[in-house]
Amino acid sequence: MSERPRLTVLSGPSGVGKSTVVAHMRKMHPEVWLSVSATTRHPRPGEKDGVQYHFVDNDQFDKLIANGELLEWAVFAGNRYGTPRQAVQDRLDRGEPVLLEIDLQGARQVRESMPEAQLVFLAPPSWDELVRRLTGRGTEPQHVIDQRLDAAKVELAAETEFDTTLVNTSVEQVAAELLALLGVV
Ligand SMILES: Nc1ncnc2c1ncn2[C@@H]1O[C@H](COP(=O)(O)OP(=O)(O)OP(=O)(O)O)[C@@H](O)[C@H]1O
Ligand SMILES: Nc1nc2c(ncn2[C@@H]2O[C@H](COP(=O)(O)O)[C@@H](O)[C@H]2O)c(=O)[nH]1
Repeated sequence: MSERPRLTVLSGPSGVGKSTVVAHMRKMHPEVWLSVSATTRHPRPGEKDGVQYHFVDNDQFDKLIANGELLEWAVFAGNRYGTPRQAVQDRLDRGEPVLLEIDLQGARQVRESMPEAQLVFLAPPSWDELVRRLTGRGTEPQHVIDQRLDAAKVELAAETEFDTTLVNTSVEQVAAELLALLGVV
């Protein structure tokens, strides 16, 4: 039996490239399973319910919390995000690896409830490059970008809480490094 941690958390500031890296990795290895979070954020153009997220309203999110259906959840830049517990538990019960792409607050909750989890921090090559990426993505208005950059300062200061840091200079390289950490290659 593999000794690798079976649950891996990928975290890092908004705009660093988490989704881009995970998408690249899953293009090469579609067998890598990523948890689909619930969120009260509105879908961006092109995002589909049940694919990038389960898009829910505040009442639905309240019920997920009240029913204990979330493994962890957090408020990030004015919206709530949470990991559905059952799908993760089903995978782990079958001995299959699980990847969560979540923020620092969620990573901390997972560390508390599942100390055996592997926590990976994705860092930008520089602060200026992070700002360029987040702004260049063009998905948020300036006041939300500012909120996300404020959160980024807190997240970057918490890097040492993670087991491993990967610097996202090259998507291909960091995807390969993450695959290795997941035990896929
Ligand atoms: N290595 C890279 N070099 C240059 N640009 C990159 C790199 N990785 C990602 N990007 C770009 O940075 C922007 C932000 O990437 P992405 O949306 O994947 O970030 P994220 O960390 O998932 O953000 P969020 O936490 O807000 O969801 C995108 O426009 C993406 O194309
Ligand atoms: N604690 C959690 N954080 C999550 C979850 N799903 C996503 N996220 C993080 O939220 C921010 C913003 O995401 P965006 O899609 O609006 O740009 C980012 O850091 C995500 O990693 C979750 O289930 N729990």
